[in-house]
Amino acid sequence: MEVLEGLKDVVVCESEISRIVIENGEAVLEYRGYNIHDLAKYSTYEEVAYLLLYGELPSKSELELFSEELKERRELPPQVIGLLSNLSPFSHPMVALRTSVSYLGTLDKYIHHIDEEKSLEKAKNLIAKLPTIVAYFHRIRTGQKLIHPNEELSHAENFLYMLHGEIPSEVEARALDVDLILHADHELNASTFAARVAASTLADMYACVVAATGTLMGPLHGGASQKVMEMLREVAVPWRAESYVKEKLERGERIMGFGHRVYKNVVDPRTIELKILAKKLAELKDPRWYKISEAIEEAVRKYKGLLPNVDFYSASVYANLGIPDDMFICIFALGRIAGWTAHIIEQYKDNTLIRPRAKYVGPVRRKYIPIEERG
Ligand SMILES: CC(=O)SCCNC(=O)CCNC(=O)[C@H](O)C(C)(C)COP(=O)(O)OP(=O)(O)OC[C@H]1O[C@@H](n2cnc3c(N)ncnc32)[C@H](O)[C@@H]1OP(=O)(O)O
Ligand SMILES: O=C([O-])CC(=O)C(=O)O
Repeated sequence: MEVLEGLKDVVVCESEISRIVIENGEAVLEYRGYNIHDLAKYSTYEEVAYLLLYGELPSKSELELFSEELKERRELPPQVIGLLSNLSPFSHPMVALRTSVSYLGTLDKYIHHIDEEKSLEKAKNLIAKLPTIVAYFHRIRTGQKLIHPNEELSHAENFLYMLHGEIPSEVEARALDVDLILHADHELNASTFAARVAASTLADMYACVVAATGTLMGPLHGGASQKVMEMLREVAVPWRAESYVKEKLERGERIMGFGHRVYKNVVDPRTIELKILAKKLAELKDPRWYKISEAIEEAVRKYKGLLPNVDFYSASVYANLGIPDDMFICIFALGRIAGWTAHIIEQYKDNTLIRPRAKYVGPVRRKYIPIEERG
C-alpha cells in the first residue's frame, strides 16, 4: 500500500465549481469559469454566491431577487440569539459560529432533506445568517446593544454596520465585498474537503458546514490570518521584520500566511488583489500593518523563497476594517460559506462515499492477556 501523505496532489472527485491551473508559470483561479480578477473587479459577493450556487451569472432580475432573499433571511431566530447570549464571552467567535450553525439545524424541520431545492434554501439561509451570528456574538460579548440587519445595505455593508453600529464608507464596504469574493471558494481546500466528506455520508447540510468550520479554524488553514496579526503586532515596526523572520526560520518555525499546498513557487492570484486592498486601506487608515506586512513578505522571500497566501494580506485588510483579531477566521467563513454549500450540493448530486484507506503500521496478532496477569 503506497501512502499518499496529506493526499498531496490526489484527485478525489470531479467538480464544476472552481478551477486552479498553472499556465506559463502563473496561477489562474476561476469560479465556474470566471477569472477571480474579473470577479474582484466587476462583481459583488451576492453575485458570486449566486454564481457558485447556480453555476451561472444571474440576470439583473435574478440578482435582485437573490439579494432580496438574502436580506429577508438575515435576522436570527430568538433561540440563536439566546444561545449567543449564553455562551461564555471568552468563547472564540469561530466556536460561537459553528455552535450556532449546529443550533440552526435544530430549528429546521427539513434538516434531513438533501434534495437540491431544500439544499439551496438552507444554503441561502446560511449565507444570509452567518454575518449576523458573527456580528451579534461580538456585540453580546462586548456588552453592546444588538444592531439589527438593515435591508437598505448590501451583504458586506450590512455586516460592517451590524458589527460597528455605523454605516461603513464606500471604500470599506467594497474592500470587504472584494475580500469575501476572494474567499468564496478554492477547490478542494481542507475545510471544503471536510464538508464533502460529511456530505458523502449524506449527513445534513448543517453537519457538513460544522465540519467545514471546525476544519477552517486550524492555523494551517483559515486560522493563519489571526496568527499573521499576532506576528504583525509582535514585529510592531517594519525595520524589525527582517531579523524577526530570519530568527524564526533559524529556529525551524513557520511563518504564518506563507506557503501553500497548491501554489508552489507561483503567486496565489488572490494575494495580488488582497495586497491592493490592504494598500488602499493603509493609505486611508492605519498604514502600519501594510508596511510591516510588506517588510515581512520581502524577508520571507529572501530567506525562504516562500510567497504569501490568502491569509497574509487579509490580516491587514481586516485590521483596518476594525475587525477584532479573533474574528478574522470568521470573515473567511463568511466568504467561504458560498463555496462550502455549493460543494455540499454538488457532492449530494453525484455521491460516492469518501472513505480512503490507512496503512496499518502498529503491532499485529498480539495475544490477549487477562488484566490480572498483566505486569
Ligand atoms: C487559506 C489557507 O489555508 S492558506 C494556508 C494558511 N496556512 C499558513 O499560512 C500556515 C503556514 N504555512 C504552512 O504551514 C504550509 O505552507 C501549508 C500547511 C499551508 C502547506 O503545507 P504543505 O503543502 O504540506 O507543505 P509542507 O508543510 O510540506 O512545506 C514544504 C516545505 O516548505 C516549508 N514551509 C512551508 N510553509 C512554510 C512557512 N509558512 N514557513 C516556513 N517554512 C514553510 C516546510 O517547512 C517544508 O520545508 P522542508 O521541505 O524543508 O521540510
Ligand atoms: O486551498 C487551500 O489549500 C487553502 C486555501 O488557499 C483556501 O482554502 O482558500
